[in-house]
Amino acid sequence: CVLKASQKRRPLSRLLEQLLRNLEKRDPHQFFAWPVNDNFAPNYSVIIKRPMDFSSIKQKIDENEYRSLNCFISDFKLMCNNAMKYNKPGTVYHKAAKRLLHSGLKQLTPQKLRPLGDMLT
Ligand SMILES: COc1ccc(OC)c(-c2cc(C(C)=O)n3cccnc23)c1
Repeated sequence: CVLKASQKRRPLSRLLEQLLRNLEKRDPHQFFAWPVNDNFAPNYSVIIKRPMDFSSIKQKIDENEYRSLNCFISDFKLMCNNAMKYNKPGTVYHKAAKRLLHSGLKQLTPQKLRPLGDMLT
């Protein structure tokens, strides 16, 4: 069937959605799936000025807020670095963030992305 204009996904959005799914798989406990709640993380909104999580990244993709892949990668790094700032080293969240950041960035190297680049043309 012919996709209506509203259903057409921009090439960048399709690429970012695919990358996001790949990154979400690396968060099995879903610690990064939703915004961190101050009720479970005392003073979180005081300490972390720019919260970020996978659901917010998804929303930004859907609203075409990312103008480039680098902006997407910056939000992914922000999300992980927030967790490493708020949670002390050795905690389950700090370790999960460090692991997610490193394994995720390995998927975002030019070598890994070049084959996907064709999706943008
Ligand atoms: C234990 O189950 C959950 C479920 C969802 C969470 O965040 C969306 C978190 C969570 C995630 C985080 C992070 C990412 O800093 N966190 C910090 C302190 C207390 N809880 C959390 C934990």
